[in-house]
Amino acid sequence: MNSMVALRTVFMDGGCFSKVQDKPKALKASKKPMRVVVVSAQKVDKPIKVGILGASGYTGVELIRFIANHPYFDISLMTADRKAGQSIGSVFPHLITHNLPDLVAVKDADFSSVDAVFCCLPHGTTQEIIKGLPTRLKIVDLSADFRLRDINDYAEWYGQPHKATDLQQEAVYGLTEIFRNKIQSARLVANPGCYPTTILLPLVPLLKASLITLQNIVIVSNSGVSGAGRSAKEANLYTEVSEGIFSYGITRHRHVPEIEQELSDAANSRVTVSFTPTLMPMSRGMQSTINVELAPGVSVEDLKQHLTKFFEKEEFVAVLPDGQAPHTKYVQGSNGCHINVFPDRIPGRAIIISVIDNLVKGASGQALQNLNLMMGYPENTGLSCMPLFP
Ligand SMILES: NC(=O)C1=CN([C@@H]2O[C@H](COP(=O)(O)OP(=O)(O)OC[C@H]3O[C@@H](n4cnc5c(N)ncnc54)[C@H](OP(=O)(O)O)[C@@H]3O)[C@@H](O)[C@H]2O)C=CC1
Ligand SMILES: CC(=O)N[C@@H](CCC(=O)OP(=O)(O)O)C(=O)O
Repeated sequence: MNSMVALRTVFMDGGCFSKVQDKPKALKASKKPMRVVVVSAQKVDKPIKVGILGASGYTGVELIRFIANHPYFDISLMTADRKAGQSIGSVFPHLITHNLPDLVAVKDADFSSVDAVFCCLPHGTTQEIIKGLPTRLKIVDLSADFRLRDINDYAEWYGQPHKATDLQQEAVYGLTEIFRNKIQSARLVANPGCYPTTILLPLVPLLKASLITLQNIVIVSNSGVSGAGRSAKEANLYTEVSEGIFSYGITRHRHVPEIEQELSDAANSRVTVSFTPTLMPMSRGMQSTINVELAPGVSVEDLKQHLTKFFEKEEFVAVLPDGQAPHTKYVQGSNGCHINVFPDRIPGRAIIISVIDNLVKGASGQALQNLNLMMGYPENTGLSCMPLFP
């Protein structure tokens, strides 16, 4: 095996399986649609150097987990704020035996040998930090800072004017299955929020095909507590979130403009949604129940068939068999999104249910999928691990 590319892959092409030992070039050369499943990997001799800004948080540590098994990327820089100066093993004891750089403050970070960064910082802080980074870096930002194109929307929903409006205009929205062509050539990708990911994956294809109406989209979403990040907050104490559920941000959650922006683009017309997020007493996982009105002459079966066809070649998105309810347990720890469509008892309406792991497809997994594309690698590299079950 070529030592520069010590990776074994299994190609699934037209139902045949064959072992291949020469990748990205082989992949790029092929015109046929194929799924590639990485079955084992070791680092190439000169991996791409990746920095994780905010490595001491939940999305940061999830990136560490995936990049550890990534053949082409290596972590050379990790930052933190309060935890700057600490080793990764002291911040995350489960990583104590892993050889990783110590955490440094962003102001002390040396980007000279870094090729790409994941930015896992709180929104607001992020735009100022990204503004100061070398322009040669490829960046995937996991925060909300570059997702809204309209600067007025940003100011309205985030309560402050944007401080890097040029970058806001440059950023490509990173919903991979929909925008992979644009992502491939982007320098700055705005990774979608976790709630929007569950909602947009099923609704964008349906609106593009005019199979549902633009009005009367009612969404109730449920999130695991890790969606709120690792920093201590009274509202996220065990005593507050265990053995009970509550909704928050009702009619005013900051993901509303992000969801409406992308749905309106897909429909080529203004779409408004009713969106109610709810916090569930679980660590990870996200489920959205989306109630839609069928366009005239369209059946629930039409929605199901369209989504099945749309996602049939996707490794990470599955439309489930009829009647099977998507379950957060079946995507936990993986980059998967499971979707299903059900007839509502109200004639002319359908219920779509979609689940992801908020930390993976809703954040770090999708971010890695995007950086793979930006660097010219198969987008599933390092991401084909099975979900954790039970
Ligand atoms: N959690 C989730 O499911 C999802 C999160 N996101 C978004 O991704 C981003 C990261 O989220 P998450 O990992 O959950 O957040 P965490 O709160 O778990 O981690 C935040 C990280 O940013 C660092 N940090 C905080 N403030 C500053 C600052 N002023 N300057 C530099 N570094 C700072 C923290 O360092 P220290 O630990 O030292 O304080 C920590 O490393 C957020 O914008 C979030 O909204 C997006 C999708 C899903
Ligand atoms: C449970 C919880 O608190 N979730 C977060 C959303 C997490 C997320 O996706 O936030 P970003 O838009 O910043 O990426 C919230 O409701 O604000």
